Amino acid sequence: MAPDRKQKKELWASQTVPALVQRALCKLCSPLKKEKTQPQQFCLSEILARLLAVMLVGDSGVGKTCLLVRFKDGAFLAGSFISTVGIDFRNKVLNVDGVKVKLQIWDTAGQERFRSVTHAYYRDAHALLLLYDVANKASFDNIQAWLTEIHEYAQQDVVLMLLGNKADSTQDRVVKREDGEKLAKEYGVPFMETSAKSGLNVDLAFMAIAKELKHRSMKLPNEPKFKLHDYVKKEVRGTGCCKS
Ligand SMILES: Nc1nc2c(ncn2[C@@H]2O[C@H](COP(=O)(O)OP(=O)(O)OP(=O)(O)O)[C@@H](O)[C@H]2O)c(=O)[nH]1
Repeated sequence: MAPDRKQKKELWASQTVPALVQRALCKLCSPLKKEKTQPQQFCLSEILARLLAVMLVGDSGVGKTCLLVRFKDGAFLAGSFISTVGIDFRNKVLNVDGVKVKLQIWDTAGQERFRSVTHAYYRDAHALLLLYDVANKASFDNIQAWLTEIHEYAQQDVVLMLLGNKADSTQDRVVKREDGEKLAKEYGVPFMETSAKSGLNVDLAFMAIAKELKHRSMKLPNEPKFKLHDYVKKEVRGTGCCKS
């Protein structure tokens, strides 16, 4: 039996605000849903509800955990270096142009002995942040090997960005920003230098990823196409300043 007016009113009042908002949004974007073409395309209400997985990868010691802690808690983990064992997760909700995007960030272990663990996670990642350390040439030279691994295990349309971390290390720097830019250009991926220590470009890196995932997913009619490369180029800050 269909609920009468009073029952409908009670049902309405008993629901949480997010549930109501989600249902309204679902109605709005149901025509979009019908036109699903890509695996990563889903409707606005699903973006509000669903966790988008961002995976941090790169050699051990490049600063993956520190980057995540800086982004999540706004702090820097100085002092003794404790290597990640296997994989660790942190969630953070970002407001992307009025839409809440929930990121689940996977901090992987860079050590070789955990490689089989990280391989298992690539397939479910929506985005990858690939890090090297500007004060460690080997970590930069290994980027090519990481990219080979990414192509082997990750989804073909995964959002990928290259980050040269520890940009604050002026004295110890061995990889020039231009070299990072050149490598990124060669592989067609957006690039920026970051510093978990100073906060340089940390929020920007995650925001850029979140924006790309949101735009890819929604594909609203009449909305201009989001260009990740252009956005990064416009917003990125150099090492001369310490704004996050
Ligand atoms: N100067 C400087 N040091 C950093 C920065 N980020 C991390 N570090 C230092 O680098 C060391 C390694 O950082 P982690 O974040 O633990 O490195 P990781 O990539 O997570 O390492 P694994 O867990 O082994 O894969 C720590 O001693 C940090 O304090 C940075 O932006 N600048």
